[in-house]
Amino acid sequence: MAQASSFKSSIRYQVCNSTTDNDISPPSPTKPSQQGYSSIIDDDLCEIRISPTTNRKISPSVSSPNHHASSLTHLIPSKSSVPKKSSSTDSTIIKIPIQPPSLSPKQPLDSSSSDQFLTKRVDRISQQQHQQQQQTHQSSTNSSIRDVITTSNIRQSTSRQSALDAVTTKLPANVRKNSIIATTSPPAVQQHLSPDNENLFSTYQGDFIRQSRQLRKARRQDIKARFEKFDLNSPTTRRTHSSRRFTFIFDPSGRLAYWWTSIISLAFLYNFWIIIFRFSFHELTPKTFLIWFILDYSCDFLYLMDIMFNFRTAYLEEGVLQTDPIKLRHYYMNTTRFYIDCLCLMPLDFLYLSIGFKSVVRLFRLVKIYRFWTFLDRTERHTNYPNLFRTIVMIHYLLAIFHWNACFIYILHTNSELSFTRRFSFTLNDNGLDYFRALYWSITTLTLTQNHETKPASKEDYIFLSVELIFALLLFATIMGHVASIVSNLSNARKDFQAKLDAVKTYMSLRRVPNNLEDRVIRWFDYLWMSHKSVDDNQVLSLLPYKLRAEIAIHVHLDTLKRVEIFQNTEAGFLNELVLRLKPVLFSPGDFICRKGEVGREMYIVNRGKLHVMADNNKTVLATLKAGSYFGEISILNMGSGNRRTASVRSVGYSDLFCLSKEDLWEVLKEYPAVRVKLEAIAVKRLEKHKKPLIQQVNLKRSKSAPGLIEANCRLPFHSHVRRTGSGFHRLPSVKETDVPATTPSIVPSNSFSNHSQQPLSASSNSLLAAAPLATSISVTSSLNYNRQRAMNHSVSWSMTTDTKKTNISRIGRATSLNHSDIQSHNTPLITNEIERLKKRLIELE
Ligand SMILES: Nc1ncnc2c1ncn2[C@@H]1O[C@@H]2COP(=O)(O)O[C@H]2[C@H]1O
Repeated sequence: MAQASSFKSSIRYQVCNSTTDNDISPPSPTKPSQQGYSSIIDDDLCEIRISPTTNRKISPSVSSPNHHASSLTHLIPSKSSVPKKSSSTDSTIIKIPIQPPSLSPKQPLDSSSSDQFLTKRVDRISQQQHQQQQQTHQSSTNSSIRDVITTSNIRQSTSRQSALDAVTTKLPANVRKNSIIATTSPPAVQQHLSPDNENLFSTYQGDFIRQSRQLRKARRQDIKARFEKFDLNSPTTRRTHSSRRFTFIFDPSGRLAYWWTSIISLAFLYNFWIIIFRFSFHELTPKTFLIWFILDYSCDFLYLMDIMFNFRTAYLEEGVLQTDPIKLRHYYMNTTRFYIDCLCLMPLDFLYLSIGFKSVVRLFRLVKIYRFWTFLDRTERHTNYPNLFRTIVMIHYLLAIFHWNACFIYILHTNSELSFTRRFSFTLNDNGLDYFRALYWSITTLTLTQNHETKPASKEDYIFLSVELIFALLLFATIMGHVASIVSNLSNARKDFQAKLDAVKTYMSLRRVPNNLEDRVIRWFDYLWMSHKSVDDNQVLSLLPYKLRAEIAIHVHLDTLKRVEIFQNTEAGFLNELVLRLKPVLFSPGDFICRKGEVGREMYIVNRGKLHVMADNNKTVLATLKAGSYFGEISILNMGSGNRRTASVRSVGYSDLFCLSKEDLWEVLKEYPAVRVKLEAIAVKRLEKHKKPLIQQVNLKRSKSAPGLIEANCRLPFHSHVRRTGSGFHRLPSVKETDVPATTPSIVPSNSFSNHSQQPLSASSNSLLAAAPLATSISVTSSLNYNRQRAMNHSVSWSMTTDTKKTNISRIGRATSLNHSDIQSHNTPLITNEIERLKKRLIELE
């Protein structure tokens, strides 16, 4: 019994249908969650759910006050069947067909008779109970109940009541006792029911109401769902449709759709060539019957499949690809295509039965030509050889016209009185030869090359042949036009190029350009044609939107751009920003791309070729630039001698470069300061390399006293600036000349690095400047490792100019007002010392 208390099966059954819906008791205050059971009702089924619960009140199921003994018998249908049983994890649900043993479902039953009936049943239960009690084991209460229900007892029962009996007999004693009391006791007895049981009564009532409501709700939903089947826009319908059905949708612009169109086009071509041919020459005969039938109906099958395909082909609605199968079906059925496709498949072949094998009944199959045109259109757009494709299509049309014309002639020959056709020795039995004779006649007529055969004799002959000749003329003109356009398309690019070359040549001869220069120009054009096949790449792409152009440009030049140092490890947008600003330029062997001292207005990236950076003597090669290198940045970043070129660059062979204008570069660098730092760092290195001979003169090597110092050299920056390279924290801004009043006779004091305030130029510094007239500024490049805070690399550069002493001094005065706070932050006496030492050495040198 201890086990029984922990697993008290509460059994409840309920019968609900529309007749009992109104029989509702007031709702019970008991919460639904307190119930360990539930009853799910169908019109014909009684469902009993048995749930293992702890501390649960025993359900007084059968004898609920308002009901249910009566409604039970009242609703039981006449047929019995094997009860259904279902189970969940926590409960056992038994569905039992409802059927009174002897009463009609509609027959009303008063409560007393139902009570009597139930009382008898319960008596019987109590008799059986004694026998079965011993067999009932507490630990297997639930399973025993199931067994009993599913085997003998329930099967034998013919009504819901008997099923209940069977279940009840398997109940533990206390449960059954309570049930019996509840069932059989009169109201007086019921009054003595424990408060627990009263609660259960009310719970039961509430439960019943709830379930009635649920039932009504379920019915409403059921009705709605049935109607929704017909409502195509209902989301439920759509969901069920899409979940249930095979949802393979073709993308109209995809490859699959394309290949399918090509198959349909083949089917169309078969019909296009064969229907007329068979009609004129080779109608179906018992010999050829099978082969033609197979071919014909294979094509028809493909046509049919095409309709299915169209039902599943997505379409664009407001730019969005629609893939909902129901929408697709509606869309297709509302287009003319659908009707055309249906027309194509008109089963006129049945007319064979009455008019014999006349393939002309299949003529509607030719309406499918729209699919063939779609195929041609798409192929022409997609192929890389459009001119070849156009030529093939044109030849096909030409042959098709000859073929159809031959067929018509033969039909006329066999069916009309045209006398000239008699001149052909068509022998109707010699089919193969007949066709080729007719084809020959057709070709010669349509190409206006016939002489003797077509001489008209009768009025009909004249009319027919005049029409033929007019058609031939038109055809000839059309074909000629097509051929001309194809040929002209073939050489469009070349003609364009040639026209430009001709214009340049005319100009050079008019302006008396020397021959050798003219030769160089022509050779330049040759190389341009060989390497690019066009004069201006950008013009070709000008139709495309900006983003697409950028993507193409990146893709085309990716190999080169990947090698460019400044493009490596930069933000993604930087390349995009820059790539469309690059203009391809081509230089011939020996061309100077820039010369030292010129104003720099653009920088270059080497795409192909080899270039030399020349020293001042234009002989010594300072550096060799190859694909992926860039140059010309120093002057446009104003890092060398202002905006002047610091070196000359010469093309060794033909060089394919990208040119980037100063404005474009600055525009982009504004948004990408990190790239600017990178560019400037590399520029500083180049500048240092540039002035190496001078360093050697000065003989400044890595200082022992200042291990952070890399090198010092004399050079000629237009204005001084302090710059950090290396680990690259915030970049020290260059000081412009305009930042400092021209009259300021100050320079960064030797001790200014250690001081936190700007100080006037020391006397020694001024004297240095006075004594060193070529020094116009001091460029300090420092690489400061902020992570360590101490380790510092400072590259101190002295710059020299060829300017006059006076100018230089005043410039020094203006430009050497270094960004004081930045320098102060380094707080390193080492730098100060080093600079001082450098200055002294420079003075000595001077
Ligand atoms: N030593 C060098 N190595 C590589 N490139 C250099 C060197 N010196 C100068 N250049 C490049 O040659 C360019 C000449 O014009 P810019 O001064 O504008 O910029 C210069 C640098 O980009």
